[in-house]
Amino acid sequence: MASSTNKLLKVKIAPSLLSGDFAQLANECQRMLGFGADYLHMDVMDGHFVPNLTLGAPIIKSLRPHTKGFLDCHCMVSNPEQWVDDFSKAGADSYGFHIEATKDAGSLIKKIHEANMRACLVIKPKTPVEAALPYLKDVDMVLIMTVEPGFGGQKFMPEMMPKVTAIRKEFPNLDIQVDGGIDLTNVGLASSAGANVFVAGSSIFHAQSPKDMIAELRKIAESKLNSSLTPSQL
Ligand SMILES: O=C(CO)[C@H](O)[C@H](O)COP(=O)(O)O
Repeated sequence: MASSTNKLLKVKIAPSLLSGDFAQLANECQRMLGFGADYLHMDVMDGHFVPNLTLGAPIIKSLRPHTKGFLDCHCMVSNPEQWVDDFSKAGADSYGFHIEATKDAGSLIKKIHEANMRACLVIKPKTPVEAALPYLKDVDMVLIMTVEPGFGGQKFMPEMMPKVTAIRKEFPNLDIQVDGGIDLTNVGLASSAGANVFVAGSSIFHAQSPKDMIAELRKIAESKLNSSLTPSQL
C-alpha cells in the first residue's frame, strides 16, 4: 500500500540464477545465500512471451527443499494467471507477472495474494510507467526491466530511470526492483533514481569473486539510495 509514513528502504541484492549453472541449481542458490544474497531471482520463460525457455514450477518444487532462500520468481509468461497455483504449491515466495501479459492485473494480484505469495508487477522497457501506477498500491514490489526480457548479458538501459523516479515519488516505501545489465557502473544510477532491489546475473556470476561483487553492489546502492529521497520521505 502507498503510505505517507516513510522509512529507510532496505537494499536487497538478488542474483539471477539464469547466469548460474542449472545443473547445480541447489548448490548455486546456497552459494549465493552464503555470499550475502537477499533474494534468489528465478527467471521463468515460456518461449512465447519471450523468445527463450528456462524453468517452471516443477523446478521450483524440486529446489524448495534445498533452500530456505526467498524465491523471487519473475514469470515471463503469457497467461500468467495459469501458473499462480502451481508456483504457490511449488513453494515460490514471490510471483512476478508482466502487465503486458494480462487483461486484468487487479484480479491477478488478488489471486497471487490468495495463493500466499507476494505479488510483483513487472513492466517491459517499452511500457510506460503510467500503465503500472494504478496497481502499485496493491503490490509488494514493482520490477522495472532495464533490458528487453528474455536473455541475460544485455546492456543496461539508463533511459528507464525516470520510471523508477516517478514511482519512488509516489510510493516511498515500495520495493522497486531493477533487472537487466546491473553492474558496478550503473547500480549507483539506479539507486539514486530510487531503486532498492537489484537483480544481477552476469556481473555476479562472472565476477572473480561473486561474494565481493554482492558486497560492492550493496555498498554503492546503500550509499546512493537515500540521496533520492526528500527530507519528508526519510
Ligand atoms: O530477466 C532477465 C532476463 O530477462 C534476467 O534476470 C536479467 O537479464 C539478469 O541478467 P544480467 O544481469 O546478465 O542482465
